[in-house]
Amino acid sequence: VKRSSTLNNNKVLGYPISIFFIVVNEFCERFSYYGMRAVLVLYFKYFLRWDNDLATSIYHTFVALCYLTPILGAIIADSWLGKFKTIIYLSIVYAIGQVTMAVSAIHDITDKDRDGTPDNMTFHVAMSMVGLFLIALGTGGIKPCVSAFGGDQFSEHQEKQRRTFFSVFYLCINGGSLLSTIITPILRAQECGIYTQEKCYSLAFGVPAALMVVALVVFIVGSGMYYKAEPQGNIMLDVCKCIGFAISNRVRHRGKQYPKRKHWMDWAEDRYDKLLIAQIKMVLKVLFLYIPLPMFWTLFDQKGSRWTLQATTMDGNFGALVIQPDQMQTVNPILILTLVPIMDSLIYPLIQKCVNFTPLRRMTVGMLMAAIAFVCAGLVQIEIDKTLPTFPSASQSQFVNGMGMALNVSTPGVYVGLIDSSYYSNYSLVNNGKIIFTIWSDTQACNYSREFGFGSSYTFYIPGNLVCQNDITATEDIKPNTAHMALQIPQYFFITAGEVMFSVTGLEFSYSQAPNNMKAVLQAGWLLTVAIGNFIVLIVAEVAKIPEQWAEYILFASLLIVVCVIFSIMAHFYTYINPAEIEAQFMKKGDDNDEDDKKQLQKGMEMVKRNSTGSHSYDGDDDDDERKKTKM
Ligand SMILES: N[C@@H](Cc1ccccc1)C(=O)N[C@@H](Cc1ccccc1)C(=O)O
Repeated sequence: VKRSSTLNNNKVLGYPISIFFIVVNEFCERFSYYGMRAVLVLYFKYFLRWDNDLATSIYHTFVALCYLTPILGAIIADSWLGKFKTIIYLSIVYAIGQVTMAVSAIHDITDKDRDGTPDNMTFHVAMSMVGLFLIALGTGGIKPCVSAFGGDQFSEHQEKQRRTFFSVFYLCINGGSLLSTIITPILRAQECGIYTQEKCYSLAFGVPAALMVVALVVFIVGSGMYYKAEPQGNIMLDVCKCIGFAISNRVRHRGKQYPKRKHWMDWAEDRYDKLLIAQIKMVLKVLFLYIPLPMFWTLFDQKGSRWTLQATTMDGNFGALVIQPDQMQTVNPILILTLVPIMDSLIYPLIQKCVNFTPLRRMTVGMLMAAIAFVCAGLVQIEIDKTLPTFPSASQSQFVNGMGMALNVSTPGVYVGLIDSSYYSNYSLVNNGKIIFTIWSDTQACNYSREFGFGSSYTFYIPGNLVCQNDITATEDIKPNTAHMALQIPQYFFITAGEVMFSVTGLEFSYSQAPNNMKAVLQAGWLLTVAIGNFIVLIVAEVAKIPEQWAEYILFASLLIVVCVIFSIMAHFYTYINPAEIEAQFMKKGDDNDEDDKKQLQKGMEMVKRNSTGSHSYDGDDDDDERKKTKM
């Protein structure tokens, strides 16, 4: 009752005003996270001068850490500080981490000889590792708290509004990430510096840092309007002790003389509160259902790795727009922003008219969509393989110097080098499009221009009597990529449709099925499935070692289909519950006899089973909410 009275004072169109601050906070935080992540690998490679392998491993370790730390955040929130304070404190840690990253990328700090390169790389590496650790702690720590805190702002009978909130929340995540993945690469490409002008990683990290400070300020401004649930003690410890006792008690009473109990957790009844046991049963039911879920993320997260590499072997020329391989990822948030409203307002209601499209069914279809996306990726790969030579994979060129003197060749940003007489240069990597090379010797200089296609490779012969443009002959070693990047759009469409059905629904499902004091813990459990999914990518890629990329895509699709069948069977036996209703029944009845408790539990489960069919929807009317609450 305290909770709904808090909310009643601050509502617009049936929605608590407080959620405005929460979604703006999420927008800024995701801008900060995805913006920083977008340029991270390039920072490792070009600023810290790491090789590709080291850069990739540190990048994935960082991402995995970001999804492991939610457990820590959830424990701190649920058992100690509460969600509000946890978000504030960990956001401060997060902002400090982002600022540390921005400072670590200022090359002038250690550039004593002012040649544009840092002189004490250890300093920059150490600072960026500290920064990344703080960011992982902050972003992961607040992640389960912010979504659960948003859900807390709704009363039990505002299920419809809460579902809309989770959709809007997801839109804000993608709005923020879309903007930042476009903006930070542009910032990185700028040049800045005090002594020398270099690529501006400090600005590319500085803007996300500023956005994280904005996120924190916005969240604090909303402070007076939030419903802040009190932490309820060290619930994780209680849960572990209770489960431990149930198991040991069961083992101690193995003989036939001991009557069986309905559920193995009921063996904890001798020492523990029935409410706690009921809550643990709810959480375990959901956690059990989570077991197959990492496989979805295994496929989903390959957008950033395998699919981007696939795009490097394709043609990104869209007429007026030339798309770089790593920019294809922005298709995901763009599609999310389009698909979420269409799904919510059109597709789901239409499907609901024909079949009862429960959350778990949506998630199952989401998994199938991801599998279809990988079949599409496999087909695209077969198409690419038909046209793709084995070497090289990017636009490259070399020059052969036929002149009687040494020559220099360069183009803005790329110095091909000094080529001795009758000798050849190494291959150099250039951007696609029209490239103008300047060729000069001690006595003459001239320009030579040529169009480069994605993935093409050329050798240029510089004759003895160089007058330039018309004298140089070129041989095309490798033809430009012919498979167009637009071919990737179907796979992006299916994976994103899968994400909407799986991830948006799963986020809301995890919230709705968790008891009040364990909501953040279940959100953290949900994010743990993402971390495990990322580890599976590494394991499968390492163990399977499939030489053909298309076959690897089909293998992943097949694995997900198998997992999807298992999940649909598990989902079939899942009974939707309303934790608040079950908890309320326990609290009302106090220590009534066992049979009564079980009846109440059954009643709560049946009520929610009816509600989850969609035949009944909450109207979100406050007075009605109040009446229902008071009755309880
Ligand atoms: N669609 C993603 C955001 C994204 C943006 C640009 C490139 C890739 C991804 C999204 O909505 N992410 C959510 C949910 C999520 C998804 C995967 C793993 C964990 C969480 C987010 O909260 O970041």
